[in-house]
Parts: sequence; C-alpha cells; structure tokens
Amino acid sequence: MLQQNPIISIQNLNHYFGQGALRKQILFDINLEIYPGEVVILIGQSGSGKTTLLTLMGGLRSVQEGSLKVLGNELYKANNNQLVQIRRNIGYIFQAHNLLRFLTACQNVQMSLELHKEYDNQEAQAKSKVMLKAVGLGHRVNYYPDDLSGGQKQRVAIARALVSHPKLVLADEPTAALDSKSGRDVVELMQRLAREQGCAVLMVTHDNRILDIADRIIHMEDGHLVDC
Ligand SMILES: Nc1ncnc2c1ncn2[C@@H]1O[C@H](COP(=O)(O)OP(=O)(O)OP(=O)(O)O)[C@@H](O)[C@H]1O
Repeated sequence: MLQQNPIISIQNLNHYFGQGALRKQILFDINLEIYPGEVVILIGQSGSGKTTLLTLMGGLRSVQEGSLKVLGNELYKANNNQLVQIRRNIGYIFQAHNLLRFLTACQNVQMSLELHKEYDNQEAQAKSKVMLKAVGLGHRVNYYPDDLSGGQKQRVAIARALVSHPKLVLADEPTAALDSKSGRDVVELMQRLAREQGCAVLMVTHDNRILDIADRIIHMEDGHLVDC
C-alpha cells in the first residue's frame, strides 16, 4: 500500500482561530498521510480539533500554515477555482446528512453528479439508482427523505457521496444520529464500497462500537495527532 501515492499528505500544518490577542492555536504541527483504499478513523475529545482538520482536508476552510495536499494538489494558497476542482474528488458525509426534503432519494443522489458534466440526465439517473441499490435502497428510490428512517437517510447520503466515485470520502460522525444496528450497517457499507472503489475514507467518530472497521486509528489530543 505504501508504494502508492498518498491521497492526503499533510506536513507541519498549524491552524488558528481568532484575531489579535484572542488568536488561539487549534492545530499543532500535524503530519499525516492517507493512502488509497485505507479506512482511517480519527478520534479524540470534544474540542480537540478533529472537525477543523477534516474541513481543512475537504477544502472547506483555508490552510493558514504548512502543507496539505489532496491527490497531489497543494491546498495552501489554492484559489477558489482550484478548491472547487479538488472538492469534486471528495465525497462528504455529515452527521445531519443534509438531504434536500423536496427531492426524492434518487434526485438527491443525482444532484452530486450534476457537478460532473460528463453524464447526461438519463445516465445520471441510472447511476444513482444503481448506487441506491448498492446501499440497500433499491425499493426506496422515489421516496422523499421525510418518509425514510434515520438509517435510510444516512444510506442516501452515502450513496450521494460515493456515486461519483470520489478518491476520498470525509465523514464527520456518520453514525451519531443512528441506533447501534443502523450505525454498524452504515459504516460496514462505507468500508465495503471504499474497498470496491479503492478510495480512502477518513471518519471522525465518538462511536467506540465501530472502531474495528478501521485500518488505522489516529488520535487527536489538544490539537496534536498521536498515532494509536
Ligand atoms: N469558527 C471558529 N471560531 C473560533 N473557534 C473555533 C471555531 N471552530 C472551532 N473552534 C474551536 O476550535 C477547537 C476545535 O474545534 P473542533 O470543532 O475542530 O473540535 P472537535 O474535536 O471536532 O470537537 P467535537 O468532537 O466536539 O466536534 C474548539 O476549541 C472550538 O471551540
């Protein structure tokens, strides 16, 4: 695995919030590499900086100091256009799944393909249905989010994140709103699809019951990364 180019490569990354006298360092000298096909779980106490690191990797906030490369592209000093390009290679799964209520499951998944101009509407719809089938929702493609259970909604969010075959999936507490059986199903599904598609997964979680699905667990303590 180590011979491959890393999907994520971080060197000497620092991050700060606030200005002037209130400026506070949140991340300290982060160094990390994540390789294709790896499932990495990031754990740590509340406020230790996990979400900050995840959003930096996702190109959702600006890198202030150090180097952070996604698929070989440097995010430090990247402009907006470059960030948009990089985000197209990333699937995001968040706790609150952010499905649009007025779109069906299929339309929600299809939305993420609309960024990829290579598919026409029919192709995008067909791909979305295949993906929903893969997450066990073949019988729910035309349902609206309000008519789905929490676990089913999170499966739609996973289908949406993976339908464009991203090289990297970033998940922030994907099981937080789910009961233990649905949570387990959801992460096993992510692990399987990640293996099949050869993408890397970085997952932040407080859920100790799912730690065994990780290839590697990394621990954040007061803004410092500690390998387990
Ligand atoms: N926009 C912001 N402005 C100022 N401080 C912030 C901001 N976002 C986060 N922080 C602070 O940065 C620190 C790290 O927050 P972060 O959300 O990354 O932690 P976390 O490990 O993800 O926590 P949790 O597990 O509770 O989600 C916390 O002290 C938080 O209060």
